[in-house]
Amino acid sequence: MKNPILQIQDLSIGYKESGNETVISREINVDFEKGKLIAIVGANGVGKSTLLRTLSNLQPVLSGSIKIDDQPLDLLKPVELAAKLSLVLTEQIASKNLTVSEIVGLGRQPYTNWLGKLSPKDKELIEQSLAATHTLELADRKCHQLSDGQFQKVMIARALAQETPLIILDEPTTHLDMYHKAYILNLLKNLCVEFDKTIIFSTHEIELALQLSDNLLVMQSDKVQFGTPNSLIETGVFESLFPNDLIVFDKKTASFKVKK
Ligand SMILES: Nc1ncnc2c1ncn2[C@@H]1O[C@H](COP(=O)(O)OP(=O)(O)OP(=O)(O)O)[C@@H](O)[C@H]1O
Repeated sequence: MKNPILQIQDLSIGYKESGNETVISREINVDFEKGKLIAIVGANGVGKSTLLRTLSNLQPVLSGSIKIDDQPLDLLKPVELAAKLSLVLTEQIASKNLTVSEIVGLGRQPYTNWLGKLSPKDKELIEQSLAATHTLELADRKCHQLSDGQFQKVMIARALAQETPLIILDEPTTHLDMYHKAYILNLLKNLCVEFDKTIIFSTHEIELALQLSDNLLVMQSDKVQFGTPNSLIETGVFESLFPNDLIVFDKKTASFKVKK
């Protein structure tokens, strides 16, 4: 691959508690290219969040290695990591009393001094991030006054303001209606193209991910497959993703249908 931003080798992910190791997924080998939108899909509980948390260094690898921009993830200092990777988690709602521009300003934290004073350049970047996510008119609103869709755009603006080559989002379309699910994923796609970002997100919106993302990482209990939407559809992986008593995958339309 010509331009990998993230390189994952022989990765095992899971949990270690009082000496007991629970492996959730193993033998993950994949490189993520710059400027691509990458969806992580798979059934409930298969390990999508565990993988994203591991890639973000929020939990340790069980074995294997992760390199970000050619550097081992676990050797980066927090401030170095914050300049490479920004993270949007669904439960990240602690500071909802702040205004939208204050929240987006938090994205500048890795670059400001300990007083957190914003320079003119920081302010310009905040404005650019609001503009890129179509949230400029929300700038002075408190975050608790926003709809879920508006708040999600603001969290993406914060990640943009952090100016990292890599953005990771855990289920960014949860709680959104059909239009706004497509809107957010389309926005992410545009940001990849416009700003050469690599954006990795987990989702249950497989049909939208097949239409909008460049690559998918499909997680199953016994294996993980990576590829373009079309190459993965050809492998038949979506037919085996869920029990087939109720829904079936239709290759022609790249969509799931309820069995009648
Ligand atoms: N802190 C933890 N300690 C031990 N096991 C955990 C912990 N957190 C999650 N798990 C287990 O790890 C597995 C993967 O969970 P994870 O949340 O990564 O799945 P997911 O694919 O994101 O699921 P969903 O689609 O439902 O959000 C599950 O079996 C879950 O019970």
